[in-house]
Amino acid sequence: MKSNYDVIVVGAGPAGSIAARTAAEQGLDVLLIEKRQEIGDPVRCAEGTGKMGLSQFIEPDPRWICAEVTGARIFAPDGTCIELNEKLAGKEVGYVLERKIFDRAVAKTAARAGAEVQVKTQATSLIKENGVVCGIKGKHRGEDFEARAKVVVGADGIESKVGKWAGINTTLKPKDIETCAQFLVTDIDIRADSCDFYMGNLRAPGGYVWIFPKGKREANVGLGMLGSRFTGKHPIDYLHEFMAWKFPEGKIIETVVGAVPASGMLKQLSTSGLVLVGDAGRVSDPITGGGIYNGMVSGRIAGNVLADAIKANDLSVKKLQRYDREVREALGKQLDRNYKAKEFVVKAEDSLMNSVARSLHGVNFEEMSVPKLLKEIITRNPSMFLELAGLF
Ligand SMILES: Cc1cc2nc3c(=O)[nH]c(=O)nc-3n(C[C@H](O)[C@H](O)[C@H](O)COP(=O)(O)OP(=O)(O)OC[C@H]3O[C@@H](n4cnc5c(N)ncnc54)[C@H](O)[C@@H]3O)c2cc1C
Repeated sequence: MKSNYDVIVVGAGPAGSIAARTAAEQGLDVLLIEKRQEIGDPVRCAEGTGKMGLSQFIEPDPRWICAEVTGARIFAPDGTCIELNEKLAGKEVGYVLERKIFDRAVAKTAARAGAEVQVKTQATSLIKENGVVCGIKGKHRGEDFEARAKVVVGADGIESKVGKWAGINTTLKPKDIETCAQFLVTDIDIRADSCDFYMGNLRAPGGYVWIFPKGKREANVGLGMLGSRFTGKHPIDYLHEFMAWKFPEGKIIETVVGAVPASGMLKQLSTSGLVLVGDAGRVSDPITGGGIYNGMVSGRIAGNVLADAIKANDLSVKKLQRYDREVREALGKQLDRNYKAKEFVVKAEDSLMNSVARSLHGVNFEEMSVPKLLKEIITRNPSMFLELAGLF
């Protein structure tokens, strides 16, 4: 490992790898570090993502695609089902990935573009001079090291410390943290082309249960709950109850625990010598919890902005703030709307969810889209106009 780079990216998740790749593709000297010894493992994800979005970043590869899904089913507490089915519109919507392989494949594209990738390498603090971030200190395979860079990219996920070290307020309120538990369950009867969601305050207060197929008889079965709805009973307790009800015969072969930011993006994503991408910048979707695609979008913007700034030899705060503006332009509207939608859903009683679901039962949704769903809810439930109209 050298002691000087143009860019050091901390964290080799999808956001960090795309930031590193984009910067390296533009001729920058990039170091991508990952504290774990294997990129992508352990997985903390239900692994669902949209096809169209993903293909902007990487050629689909059967080695990391477990299932192709054509739609979703949302079950209200009383069992009423809303179906969203894009196959009707002639498209196939999404993938359920094998992230252990996917994350590694994305990191390989960064390496192929010329980035140096180092695993078992953890940033432990930042080097700052006159308030400007100019490198990192850390441990590389147990040994202390220091490396300098013109810009550091914090891509260190929900547990991000890099932003805090640089003086950015990254604190998440309990109401904006979705705490999750998930089992990989095998030998169960599922619909292998659908992502299913179960709502209800008895099942998952302030959240939902998901079933994402990973094969014909295998699925990620998980549950997320907002910190503000914590009752003393943990997500894993609710998940065991769901399993006993839905899949008493299921065999659990893996357990995942983790959290997703449900706050919407940070007000500040950059400072002198540093930008934050992916979950570190809280760009995951507050209502779906999806962070793979948004993380890669922010990583690509970061790579491009840093390449321009470094080539122009202008690393002023103003220059880096172009990153904040572009991420906000790309994702801000959707994140703001879905944050408001989350705040609404979190407070919804089971009786309201049931009546909304009944009002939508039988509607032919030909697109899996949150705005379409919200608009249809308003059309069919005019009494909710005032609460929901503000979301658009
Ligand atoms: C249970 C669960 C289910 C989810 N389901 C979905 C889903 O179905 N679809 C979806 O799109 N999103 C989902 N998400 C969210 C998704 O996993 C994240 O949004 C996504 O992984 C964020 O990517 P990232 O690159 O920002 O961060 P991460 O993927 O978290 O990567 C950050 C990396 O940084 C490394 N790191 C941390 N600190 C350091 C350090 N100091 N030095 C070096 N390396 C460091 C970590 O080891 C990690 O590899 C889910 C999350 C959870 C918890």
